[in-house]
Amino acid sequence: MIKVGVLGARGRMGSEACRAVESADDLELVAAVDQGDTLDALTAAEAVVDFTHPGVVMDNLRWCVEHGLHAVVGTSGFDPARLDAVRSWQESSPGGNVLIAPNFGIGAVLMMHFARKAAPFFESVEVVELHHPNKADAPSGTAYRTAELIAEARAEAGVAASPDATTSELDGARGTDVGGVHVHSVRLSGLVAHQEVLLGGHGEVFTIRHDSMNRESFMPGVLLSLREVGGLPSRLTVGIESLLGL
Ligand SMILES: NC(=O)C1=CN([C@@H]2O[C@H](COP(=O)(O)OP(=O)(O)OC[C@H]3O[C@@H](n4cnc5c(N)ncnc54)[C@H](OP(=O)(O)O)[C@@H]3O)[C@@H](O)[C@H]2O)C=CC1
Ligand SMILES: O=C(O)C1=N[C@H](C(=O)O)C[C@H](O)C1
Repeated sequence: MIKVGVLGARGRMGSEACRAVESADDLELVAAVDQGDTLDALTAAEAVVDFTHPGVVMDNLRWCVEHGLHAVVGTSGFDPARLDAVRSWQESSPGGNVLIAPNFGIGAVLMMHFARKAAPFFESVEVVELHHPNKADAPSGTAYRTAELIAEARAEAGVAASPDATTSELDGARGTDVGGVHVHSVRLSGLVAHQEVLLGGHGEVFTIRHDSMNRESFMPGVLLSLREVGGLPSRLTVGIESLLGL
């Protein structure tokens, strides 16, 4: 049995994760921690999953690293500077792997994988993410990571910037720029989590779309991550692609 702690346990994702862990035969929920609770209860856990808020996740993660716990992080908001901070904490603390997963949905991971593969073959690429209106941050962590992967693939292949002759625009009309990739964020009642990657070439458009219809859809990826985090070959892993054999 792997002893699991959940951070953000009363939230939309944290409560779903508590239910999923409790239903798994090989996992035991030993701590369910939310805003206002002390983190000390997490010392009973071997692996902790965080679904809190981009503004607090770094403090939680530092605490987990310093206490030698394996951490699976679903919370969004990770940029290269944050990853460097995690590495530096790990250098001065023994044990404890960290797995940062921008998205636990199997289809979402495949979307990112296919977007990376397709990116060098098309002149233009943009990302549109669409979420429920209670989401704290924009763009989504998934869109940010997708844009990073696309930018990396295009840089490796020596592809030029996407053509864009805009010379006059209202602020925000072209979305935000992540590594040269435009990312657009929609917030709409009725939605859960959705993303389109639009790739445009000569007389053709290739669209990769993923839809999370409910939060249960993330749970197979969460449970897999909790099972595997302790045995990962690197102390810091971003994305669950390698856990799926991609
Ligand atoms: N990787 C993935 O596949 C997914 C990632 N996410 C990400 O997970 C995060 C949470 O999303 P969601 O569940 O919708 O958000 P919610 O707001 O529903 O849940 C967050 C919970 O964390 C609590 N919280 C806030 N600060 C702390 C703290 N310091 N310690 C412990 N608990 C705290 C909140 O309490 P209070 O409300 O009182 O502030 C709340 O109960 C977001 O970053 C989201 O983008 C979401 C879905 C999938
Ligand atoms: O807040 C959400 O809901 C989600 N957050 C993650 C993100 O920011 O990418 C994952 C998924 O999109 C749902």
